[in-house]
Amino acid sequence: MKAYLVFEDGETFQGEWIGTPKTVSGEVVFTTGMTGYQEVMTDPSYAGQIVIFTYPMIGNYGLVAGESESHFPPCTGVVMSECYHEKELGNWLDQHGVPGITGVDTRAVVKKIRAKGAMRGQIHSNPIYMELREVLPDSIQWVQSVSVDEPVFYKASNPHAPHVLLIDFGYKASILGSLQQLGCKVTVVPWHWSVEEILKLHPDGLLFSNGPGDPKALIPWLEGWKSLAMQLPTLGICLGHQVLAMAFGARTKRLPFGHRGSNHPVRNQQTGEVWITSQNHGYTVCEDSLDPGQWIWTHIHGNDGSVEGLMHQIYPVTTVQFHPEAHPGPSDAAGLFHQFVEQVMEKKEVKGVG
Ligand SMILES: NC(=O)CC[C@H](N)C(=O)O
Repeated sequence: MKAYLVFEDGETFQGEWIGTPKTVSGEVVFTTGMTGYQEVMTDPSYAGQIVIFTYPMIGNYGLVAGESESHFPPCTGVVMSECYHEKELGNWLDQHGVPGITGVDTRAVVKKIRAKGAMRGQIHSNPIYMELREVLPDSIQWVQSVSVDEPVFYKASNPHAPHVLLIDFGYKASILGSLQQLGCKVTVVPWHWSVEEILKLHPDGLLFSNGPGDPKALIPWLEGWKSLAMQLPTLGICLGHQVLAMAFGARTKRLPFGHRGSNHPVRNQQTGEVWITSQNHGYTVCEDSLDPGQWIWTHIHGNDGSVEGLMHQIYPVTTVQFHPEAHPGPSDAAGLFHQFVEQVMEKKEVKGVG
């Protein structure tokens, strides 16, 4: 059955339906990883987006138990050149109501996005862009749709384990897993929790997660997050990086077509070391908005020179635009979790003495 990827400028690309044959709209983005389609499709940061895979064959190693980053595929739709094991992937997408298209000339689509910048599109059964009557969800609604509603507690076997609060804008399971592997007790809390609600749980450290949408939508909450980051060791990943940077005075802007893939080079500006990192973001912190009295600009993107990591001058706050938890992608940056947990342990010991 024919399906179309229709851009808001009217250009269309033809393919065949896969998953649930229903019309959806979203920002059309592309990811360049050669593997990791399952992790990408289940990454909550893709909520509201139609994801194009540049690797020509998707589905070739099936769906692997334990490799998903959330319980369902939160992306709005998927577009691929060829789908192998089409039944398995198609049925799974259909079970979760996610539409997709296969047999699309993905190279041509990506060339278009690279030339014209990110734009909205639809997956549709007709080659026309439909003006939708319903109001599409905004960034806050996307975050709300993938964040927990109630706190979720993950115990540790050691009763003296450090307690990390994971502020959930749509966290990837691998972030929780990275903290648990290092022996942390973790509580995942709703993104909008107040300072008082958070401090009541007596955390030793905070991790601000990745998540969908425009970080500017979260400006009303920055003051509270700043006061928390001034009190506790804090790590921010992707959206978490963006909101913490803004909380301490920086601005964010949209990238022309984003960084999404498993091989983005990032240079540590202090040591010169280069990591190959996993990335998925459309916004970035504006370099010229970084107050040198607040932030040390630690990591820079090797391709376009954009801000990839920050460390606060005074408080133990570290933030990265890339994904140290990988999944998909290399774990060059996994040491950041060790550093963070060390800071959290130090804080816990100091508290214990006091
Ligand atoms: N993975 C993320 O946290 C993405 C952050 C933000 N939604 C962006 O696209 O830039």
